[in-house]
Amino acid sequence: MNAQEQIIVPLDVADEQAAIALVERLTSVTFFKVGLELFTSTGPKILEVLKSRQKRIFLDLKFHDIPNTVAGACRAAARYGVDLLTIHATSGNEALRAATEAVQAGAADAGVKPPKLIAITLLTSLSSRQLAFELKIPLELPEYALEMALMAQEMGLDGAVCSPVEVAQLRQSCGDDFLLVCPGVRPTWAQKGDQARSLTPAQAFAAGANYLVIGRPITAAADPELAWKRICEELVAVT
Ligand SMILES: O=C(O)c1cc(=O)[nH]c(=O)n1[C@@H]1O[C@H](COP(=O)(O)O)[C@@H](O)[C@H]1O
Repeated sequence: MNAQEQIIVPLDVADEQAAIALVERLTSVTFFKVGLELFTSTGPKILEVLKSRQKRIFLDLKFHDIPNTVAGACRAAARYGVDLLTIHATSGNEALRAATEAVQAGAADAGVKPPKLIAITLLTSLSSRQLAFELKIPLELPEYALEMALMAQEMGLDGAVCSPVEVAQLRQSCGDDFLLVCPGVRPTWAQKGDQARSLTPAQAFAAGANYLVIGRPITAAADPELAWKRICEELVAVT
């Protein structure tokens, strides 16, 4: 797989029309993320639009609820035939286990391939300071992210979402078969915005990420396709 297929562009826009406009401006992008804003706005229709254009889909709904409820949501989401699906690790062991089983059941019901179920460890917008003083978690941030990833792995999930700053440690502890997806990635020329723990695309891949999620540096650029190409060229230059 080349780097172009490992960069996921989030369609963080308000409606179907805006999403399609972005997809049409980004003709070389093969993998898109549908998150809370767009899915809440359009429902599953947007997934059909992307599939009809042969795009891969990361359905990022970040489920977080009691075991019975997340299992139901995962069963329903798995029927869509998407590639990646998210749940918060802090849903706990029982919910993660139930979600893993539900994803298989939902996909089997619909006769589609099950999505890879991946756990959010700690949102990349949060800093060490916020972890300690707002969330009152008495662990160092890298240790906390690692604990969440290990719990997800133990419960049978396929991977985790983490910031590029933690990815090397997670890769070392979770092994090569565990998928690591990194948002919070910023080329040197882009603004960080609300991302607290970021590295460049090349650094994130070098540290062991399988996929990067890169949004505003591409989607908010005056020419999104040009920004995308610049990122891809910078990656080629360092590999
Ligand atoms: O699950 C995610 O994709 C996610 C997890 C996380 O911890 N941090 C995070 O930023 N994201 C998503 O990754 C994308 C990052 O977008 P940009 O900050 O614009 O590159 C957004 O769609 C976020 O919802």
